[in-house]
Formats: sequence, structure tokens, C-alpha cells
Amino acid sequence: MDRLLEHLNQAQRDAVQHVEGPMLVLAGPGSGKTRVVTHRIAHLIREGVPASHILALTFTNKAAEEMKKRVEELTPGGRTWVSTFHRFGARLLREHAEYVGLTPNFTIYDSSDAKQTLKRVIEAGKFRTMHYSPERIGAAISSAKNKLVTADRYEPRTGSPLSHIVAEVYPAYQKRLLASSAVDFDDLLLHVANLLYTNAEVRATLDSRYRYVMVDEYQDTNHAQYVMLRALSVDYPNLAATGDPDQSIYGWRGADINNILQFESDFPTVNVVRLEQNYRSTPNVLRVADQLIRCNLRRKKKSLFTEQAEGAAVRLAQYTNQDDEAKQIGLSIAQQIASGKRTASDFAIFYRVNALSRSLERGLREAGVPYQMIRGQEFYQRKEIKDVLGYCQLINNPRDDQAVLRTINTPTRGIGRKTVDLISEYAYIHGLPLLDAAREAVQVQGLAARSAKKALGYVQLVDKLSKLAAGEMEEILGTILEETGYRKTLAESESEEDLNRLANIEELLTDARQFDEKNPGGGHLETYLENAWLVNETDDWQDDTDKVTMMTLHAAKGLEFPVVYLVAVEQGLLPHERSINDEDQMEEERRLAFVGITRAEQELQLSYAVHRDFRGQRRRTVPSPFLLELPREEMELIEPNNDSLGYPMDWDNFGEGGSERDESNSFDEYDQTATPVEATVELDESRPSLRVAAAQITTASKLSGKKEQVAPTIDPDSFRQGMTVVHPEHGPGKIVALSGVGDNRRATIRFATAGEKRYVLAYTPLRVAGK
Ligand SMILES: Nc1ncnc2c1ncn2[C@@H]1O[C@H](COP(=O)(O)OP(=O)(O)OP(=O)(O)O)[C@@H](O)[C@H]1O
Ligand SMILES: [Mg+2]
Repeated sequence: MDRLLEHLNQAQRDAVQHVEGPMLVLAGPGSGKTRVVTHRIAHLIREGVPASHILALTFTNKAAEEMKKRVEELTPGGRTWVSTFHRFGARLLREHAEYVGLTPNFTIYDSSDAKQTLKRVIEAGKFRTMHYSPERIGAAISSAKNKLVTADRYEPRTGSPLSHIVAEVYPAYQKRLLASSAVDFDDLLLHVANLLYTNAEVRATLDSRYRYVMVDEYQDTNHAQYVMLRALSVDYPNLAATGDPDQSIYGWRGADINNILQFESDFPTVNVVRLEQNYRSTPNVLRVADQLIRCNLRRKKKSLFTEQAEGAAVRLAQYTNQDDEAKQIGLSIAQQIASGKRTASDFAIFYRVNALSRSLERGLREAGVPYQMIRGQEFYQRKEIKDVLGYCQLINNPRDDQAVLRTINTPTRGIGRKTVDLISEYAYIHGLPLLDAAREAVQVQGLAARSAKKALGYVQLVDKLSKLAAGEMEEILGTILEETGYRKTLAESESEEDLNRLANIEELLTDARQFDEKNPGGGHLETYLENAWLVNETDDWQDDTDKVTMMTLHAAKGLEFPVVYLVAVEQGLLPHERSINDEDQMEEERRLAFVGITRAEQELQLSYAVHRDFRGQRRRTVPSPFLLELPREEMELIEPNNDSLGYPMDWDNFGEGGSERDESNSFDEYDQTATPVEATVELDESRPSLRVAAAQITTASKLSGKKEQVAPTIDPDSFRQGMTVVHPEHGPGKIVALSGVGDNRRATIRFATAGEKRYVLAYTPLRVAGK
């Protein structure tokens, strides 16, 4: 048998061998949907379809990379586009930026930059926002964008004061973004969908370029994504979607479950394939999952079977409090590892919101269990990182006003709020980007000559940095740190916080160096920035290290682990408080629990604590109503040591408890909005660059001076940006920037008398000052 089809069942083979026309693979968890996507790509290439005609889209970078890896294993050398929707959107938009009024070097604002911009728009326009926060207004704009309602078509609704405010603010916000040549995350999809919708020529070109479009996790597409996919499947209607409506968990981000339910009416000739065999989980896990999801009324029934043998009973554990929960789970994992039965990477712990992870971290740490927490973008959200990248943004896109505001007085250079306001006003009147307005500072009315001079100094600094744009990333960042005085300011500070910041900056340089190794030759500034902008939650996840994985239920989608712990299955947390009075949202919460449960291969434990400290309050919890929906007769119930509990556990009535609960102090921690922006923070010592290697350099003067002999004894890796080194001829100098790797590692050094010089480190007799 054909090796590609060998490890597939008949239904999977049918899907993989489908070539022309639309296809929908509708199937439950663990049935091989993702496997079908990768194998089908390989099959298409095998059938002679050029790899460049195939586009595969999914939702996280991690999933996209995983797919890319599989496809490369199956068909080495094929160059298929496997990407997230947002990256794909960014790519198309750069190609066609002018159609939507952007420049190709546009900046992508993360949610905090977008929020700042919105705040400025509200302030500058003196909009009467009443009691609506910028967040509320921003969420309403985002929701409109996801439904493809552009600023000029937004209609206020009678009876909705918020919509009247949005109708005023949204166009002003959009105008401000365009003036800065910037987009927010939603725009990446909105602009592209609109472009495809309104420009027949571009649409036809792209439709014919991407003839075979595949989408995994189709149930999570929103309207904008749907329009994009439809537009790319008109002349070549070979759209293949795989998904499971029971796993639709992004309703709050505009995902529209109807996209999958309507697929068959959108494409009447669709080939619908159902996969019914689950290869992931034991029958025990599947029965629990099935019982739960049956309680959703708005769903299509699916059947799922497994040939796996009966496994361990699913456990339902009750703990005294969250510390007990964390401690017991930590100990249990430690024991299983110690007995040799499992390794740390076999385990995953899922929770509804990130804030629940703190006690678990402690529990694992105390039990000596290595773990990694998946928290996404946090690193790129740090102030110091955003500050430095702000300069990069400006080099890449001088119209980016948000980047000017971030950097103009960072580090402090005596440009005060008043100066910035006056320049902003001037920019507004003359329709100029802020940087250009600052360039004309002497003409700004009311601006003191001294302030104008400082503003000009800033402009000159940016101009100087802009000359670097084509360089390597490590060199660009190093020069920014040096020229702006950013590093110096941090290094001279005595505060612990600044030292941490300095360490993060070191890490950024390491990150840049790794990037340069993968993208040699320089000139990749925009790609580097785009990677930083479009980081997702699971990006930092290392699946090759032996650690327990801790993540939110949302991040767990598509993954699988031998042993899964789902914690804090409590009313108000899972289901989340905000969902409790809304049947649709309750169904989505149930789907979220279903996603968590179906990640388990062999063992699953659900748990809740009787008391939980959350957001500074201790309260008696109510177990999740979902627990009542499970087949408890076949589950193993684990009770705590009841001495500390003070009352017996009443399994039949446990849903009734919680009378002590203080409703006014609800669990309203809702960090869903943070999902697209959060980084692995695996304790503190994790980042390699924090361990700045001690510089050990053998000076070349001890050697004969011949290059061949010098090279092997110098360790170019031990030089760091900002270090003071001594050159035998020019004396002491400071390393301004570094670039290149190995024997090609170069340094730009600024000497007190000899000015700036560039050296190949391996061949230059330098020593670290003080050594
Ligand atoms: N025919 C098969 N034979 C053996 N193993 C299989 C087969 N098909 C899939 N698998 C394995 O089953 C597991 C689940 O497959 P996959 O992740 O593709 O399922 P899925 O339908 O995408 O699940 P989810 O809905 O959770 O995303 C994987 O480990 C996969 O390698
Ligand atoms: Mg999958």
C-alpha cells in the first residue's frame, strides 16, 4: 500500500484523496482531522499540484508550525503556505496595501497600542463617551470589524447609547490608524476581506494563486475569515474545511458556528466526510466527554468510537482549598514520575483563566516537578521591550505616531508633555505624521526654542537610526540601545526593577541573534517585527523538553497529553461567571470543558476546591453544574481528608451548596481578552541570556599575531553589547553593536579618540576592560 495512506482508515483516506471541489470533514476530537489536512497536502503535491497553489490556514502559530513540520516530513522540499489567518492577512495586505490606503510597511498594533490610540482619539476629539470605558468602545469596534462593518457603514441603533458613541469614535479611530499606516489585529482580516470583496481583479488573481485552500478548526472562523475563504474559492472552489462544531470556543472573539453549519448550503456539491474513530483517548474518557456534550441542545449529534481497551476510570477529586489541590496534584505527579511510570511531559494541567495558575505553580515547585507555563506574548508586552521595539517600528514606518509617542521621551530627554501636545496639535492642523511635525518644531507656535531644539535632537536621532534599517537585527537593536542611551539609563539605575529590565533587554538581543541566524544577510526588520506582533499564546511552548505543561483551556485546543488535570471546575470559573445567565454562552463553556476533557489520552482528573482564595477573597465554592452532568457512577471519586473539611461530602447534592458565597464579589477575572497577547514565564531563571557568560578572552598579543592562530583562541560569543573592551592600539572603547555568528561575528566599537570602528572579532586583538 501507498505509504502515505498506510496509517489512515478508510474515511480518512477518502478525505486525503479528495482533489477537486469543496470538502467538509466533520468529526469529533481525536479522529484525525488535523492528520487528514497534512496528509492531504502531501497527497495533492504527489498528484502534481504545485505546492505554491496550496494554502493551509489555522489559528495558532504553534498549530501552523506543527502542520508545516508534518508536511515537510511527508513531502520533503515542498513549499506550501501553512499559516495563521492573521499572518496570511498581513502578507496579503503588504502586497496590496495601497488599495486600502496603507503603505506596505504598515505597523501592526497589538491590543495595548490599539487601546492607546483609541484613548488618544477619544481625548483629541473630545467625544462625549458618557460612562463607557475605552475598553467597551474598543470591544464594540472590534465586534463591528469582525462582522465586516466598516467605519463608514456603521449605523447607530436606537436604544443603544453605546452604538451612538461608537458611530462617532470608530471613523475617527480608523482615520488615525490609516494616518499612522497602522492596523489593529481585526484590521488584518477586515482589510483583506474588503479588498477581496471589492476588487474583482485582485480577488481573481489570489483565487487562482491559492487554488487549494484548507482550513483546520473551521468551527472557530469568524465572519471576516469566512468572507476571505469564500472569496478565494470562487473560480477554484476547492475549499476543504475540517472542524468540530462541539469544539467551537471562540464565540467571544466573533467566531460564528454557523460558518460550519452552513457549509453544505454554501457549497451544494460538497463532499462531506465524517470520521468516527477516535485514536486519542480511552473509552472511559470518551464516555465522560460524550455525556457532557450531549447536554448541549444546539448541536448535531455525532458518533465516535474507539478500539482502545478500557483504561483507568476518570477521577473526580474534591480538595479542601486551592493549595491542597495544587499540593496533591504536585505530589501525585512527582510520585508517578519517581516510579518511572511517566515522565513530566506526559502531564498537562488546564484551567479556565491564567490567574488560577499561581497556587499550582507553587504546588509543582514544592513537589520538585519541572513545569512550563504557556502564557504567550507576555515578553513582548514588557515596557522595556516595547520601548526598544518602538524605535524599530519607527525605523520601519516613520508615520507610526504611536511609536513616536512611546519613544520621544524614552529614555527621558527633557521633552515634556506640553511639547508633545503642541507638536501633536501642529501635526493635526497640518495633516502631518508626528515625526514630520517634530521636524518642523521651530515653526510650532508656542513652543520654546529650547524645547524645539530637543525635539529636533530626537528627530536627528531617529534619522540616524533609520540608516540601519537594512542591517541585521542584533546590530539594529544594539545600536538603538546605545544611541538612545536606553541601556545606560538602566545600567546606572540601582533599582531591582531596572536590573530585571536590563536582563530582558539582553534576552531581546539573544532573540535577535537567533533570528539573524535563521534570516541571514540583514534587511529583515519588518519580518522580525511581524513575528513579535503576531506572537500567540502557545508560541513559547517547548514540546521537546521534559516538563509538565500548564495552560488555559483555550490554548489547549488541538493538543493531546497522556494525563490531563482539569482544575477549578467550579461554578463561576467553569462555567465562567459571565456565562451563567446566557444559554448560548453556557453551551460555549460546556464546549470548552469538552475540549479540555478530550485532550486526555489515558488518564483524566477533574477537580474542585471547597474553598478558594481568588482575587484576594476566600470563599466557599459551588462545584460546577457540569460535574452533575457526568456519569459519576463510573467515575472514581476522590475525597479529601475530611478532618480539615469539617463536613462530609454529599455527592448527590453538591450542586446545591455554596450558600456562604458572596455574590457581590464575583469571580469576574476574565482574561480572555488577554489571550492574543500574553510568554512562557517558567520561573525566573529560564532565559539563557540571563546567564551572561563571563568573558574569558585570551588576548591576541600573547599569540604570534597570525590570523589563523588567533581565531581559535578568541571566543566571540563572550562579547556583549555595551561592554567596554581594550584595543592594543586604540585603547578602551565600547561595543556599540554586534552582528554575525561564529568566525564572522563583528562588533562596532566606539573609541574615545579613534571614533567608531568595525571589527571581525575572531581576528581582532581585544580584551575586556578590567581583565
Ligand atoms: N488512522 C490513524 N491511525 C493511528 N493513529 C491515528 C490515526 N488517525 C489519527 N491518529 C492519531 O490520533 C491522534 C488524534 O489525531 P488528530 O490530532 O489529527 O485528531 P483531530 O481530529 O484533529 O483532533 P482535535 O479535534 O482534538 O483537533 C493523533 O495522535 C494522531 O496521530
Ligand atoms: Mg485537530
